[in-house]
Amino acid sequence: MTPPSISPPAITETAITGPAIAALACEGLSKRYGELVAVEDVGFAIAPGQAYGLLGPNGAGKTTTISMLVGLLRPDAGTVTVGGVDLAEDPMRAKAGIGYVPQEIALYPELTGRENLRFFGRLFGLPRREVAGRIEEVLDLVGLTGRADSRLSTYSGGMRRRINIGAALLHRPQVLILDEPTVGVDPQSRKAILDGVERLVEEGMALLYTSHYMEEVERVCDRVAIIDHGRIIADGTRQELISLVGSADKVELSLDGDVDTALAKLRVVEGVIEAARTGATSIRLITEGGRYLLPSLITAVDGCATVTATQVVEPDLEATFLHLTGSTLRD
Ligand SMILES: Nc1ncnc2c1ncn2[C@@H]1O[C@H](COP(=O)(O)OP(=O)(O)OP(=O)(O)O)[C@@H](O)[C@H]1O
Repeated sequence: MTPPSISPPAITETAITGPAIAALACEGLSKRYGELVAVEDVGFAIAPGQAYGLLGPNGAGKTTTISMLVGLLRPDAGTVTVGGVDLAEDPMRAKAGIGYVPQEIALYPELTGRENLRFFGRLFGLPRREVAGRIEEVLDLVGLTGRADSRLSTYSGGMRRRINIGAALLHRPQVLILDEPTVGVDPQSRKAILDGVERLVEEGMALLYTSHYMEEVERVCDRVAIIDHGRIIADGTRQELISLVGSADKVELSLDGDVDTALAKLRVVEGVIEAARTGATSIRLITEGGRYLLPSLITAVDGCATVTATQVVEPDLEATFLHLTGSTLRD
């Protein structure tokens, strides 16, 4: 299938400053495992303060893509740059700009949250006098200041995940990469993670966020790439992606009066594509225009029926995903 070409440049150029340097960019990334094409020709750029979502079902190639971005896996083809620094040419400097939170990370259960962070701070080579202050900042960001001196063994899975995120932020990376950060975490931790991530992006951090939870990607990300069978099949803002499904909205009307006559009148209203009775007092319409058409619909049935309730169902990312891939995300 030819990917829909709806991608405006990911980074806006301004006449005064020129093109912004992407915090993270990749081009032509590809990886095969024998016959299996795990990732093919993946490319995108994330500007500072931009949140980019990689949305795809299990096995789509998200983790393989991330492993190449963070230098854990060598691509068969393609390039990665972090703040303009080529990962293959200068891996140390490029990796210093990345904060990566994998799905699993080894933490020390007998140490407290703060002690675990101190361990990672030293591991990253942070100057000793900076570590303590930085730890307080990241504890605050992930909402664990009050529990910082409890042992990890007393933390929930979600609280451990928050320590992972804190550890990835200690060295002030340009881009934070989160691989399914809310899988298996409790609602309180999920909220703390999403709130913290939004705050970071507002402060100018670039974010790469992978998930198969549509609602999280819709909430957190400015741009979304839909990845399936290793390829980005569409990329754009939420609205651009949704428009791929077409602008047809479903409108449900409840009516009081002569429903058959109302149906005949509704069928000829401009913008109505399809209309059908769905019950004794209800009609479903497929329309171009959705809620903006409601006044015309109400006027059209005037004289034979009264509209007692309306509901407009607009397409969302879930519908887009289904439209593009033929499967639901949780397949
Ligand atoms: N080391 C490997 N050897 C062989 N095949 C692999 C290897 N790693 C991944 N794959 C395959 O590559 C494809 C992409 O896997 P990947 O883990 O990147 O997907 P994903 O989108 O991250 O899914 P998940 O959310 O399940 O991790 C899958 O078909 C997977 O089975």
